[in-house]
Amino acid sequence: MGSSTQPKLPVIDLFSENLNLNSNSWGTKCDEVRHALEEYGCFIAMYDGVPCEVRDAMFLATQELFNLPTEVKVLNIIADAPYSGYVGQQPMAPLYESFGIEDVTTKEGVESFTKLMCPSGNQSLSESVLMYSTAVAKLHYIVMKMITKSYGIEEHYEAMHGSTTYLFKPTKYLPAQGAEKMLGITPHTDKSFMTYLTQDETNGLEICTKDGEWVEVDYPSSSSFVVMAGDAFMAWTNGRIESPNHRVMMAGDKERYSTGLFATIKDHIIQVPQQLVDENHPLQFQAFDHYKYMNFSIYTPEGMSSKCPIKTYCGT
Ligand SMILES: O=C(O)CCC(=O)C(=O)O
Ligand SMILES: [Fe+2]
Repeated sequence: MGSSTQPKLPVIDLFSENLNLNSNSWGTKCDEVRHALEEYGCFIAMYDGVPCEVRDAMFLATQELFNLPTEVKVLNIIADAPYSGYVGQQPMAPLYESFGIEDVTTKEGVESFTKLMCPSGNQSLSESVLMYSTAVAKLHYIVMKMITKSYGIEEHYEAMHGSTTYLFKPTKYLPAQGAEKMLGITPHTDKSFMTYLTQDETNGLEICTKDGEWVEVDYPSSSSFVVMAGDAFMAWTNGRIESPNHRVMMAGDKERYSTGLFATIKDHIIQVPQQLVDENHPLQFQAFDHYKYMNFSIYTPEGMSSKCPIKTYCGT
């Protein structure tokens, strides 16, 4: 639980009954989303688009994946897709383990992963991951509609939305085992366009504010998601929304399961909309290809050692 003296992330109600595009309050809500992102680079969305059964089935099916033998888990290697594949415990992050599953809002994408992990089939895994990802991708569309409305750049987004692909990353963290607090995942910004995080039961995610303070994320309910800007989104918004530094700290004797859905932009050059460039906001980023950026930041020595790889890659 986060302590009450700590700053808290904004919580925004995106329940379907309260989202009426024709209501007077719609514009205010869109501004609320934008301001939360401008201040923290993320917020907690309350969203009822993922039925409880789908969420529970997804967590159950993905948790079973971690029990597979290592020689099976490492089969999840997909060439040329940044972040896809299996990552086992490493010296830098001994508690951490994850699968990256590409193209997860399509039946083909999910089934090709399932076939690798469970050659005799696993319908529950395929169905629950597909249903979960499709529902969270709808949340992404809502969030993008709101931000682009608030900035008055709706027309710039539609083409990009058609080029969005989704990577799903179930993650397991081992317990800290008596140690006071242990790093689950090292501080980083996401290289995605946008990320949607949720967790099973155990807390651990922390977000760094602009003042350098770490905020412990306390998910208010199982219908809540952390909506987080990635580096590509930071560049697209001309730096008005910054991708926040975040990490996972493990404490206590419980393991932790979380999942991230990473929206990425494929085969589409990302360009800052001209409405976001003016005297007070000179152009900060050149047009870029998101996949090339991810490969730069993850696989090249220059990208890996840069404090802000998106600026190194395409900053003006
Ligand atoms: O486990 C979490 O809550 C966060 C994971 C994360 O930051 C990532 O996978 O990029
Ligand atoms: Fe992250």
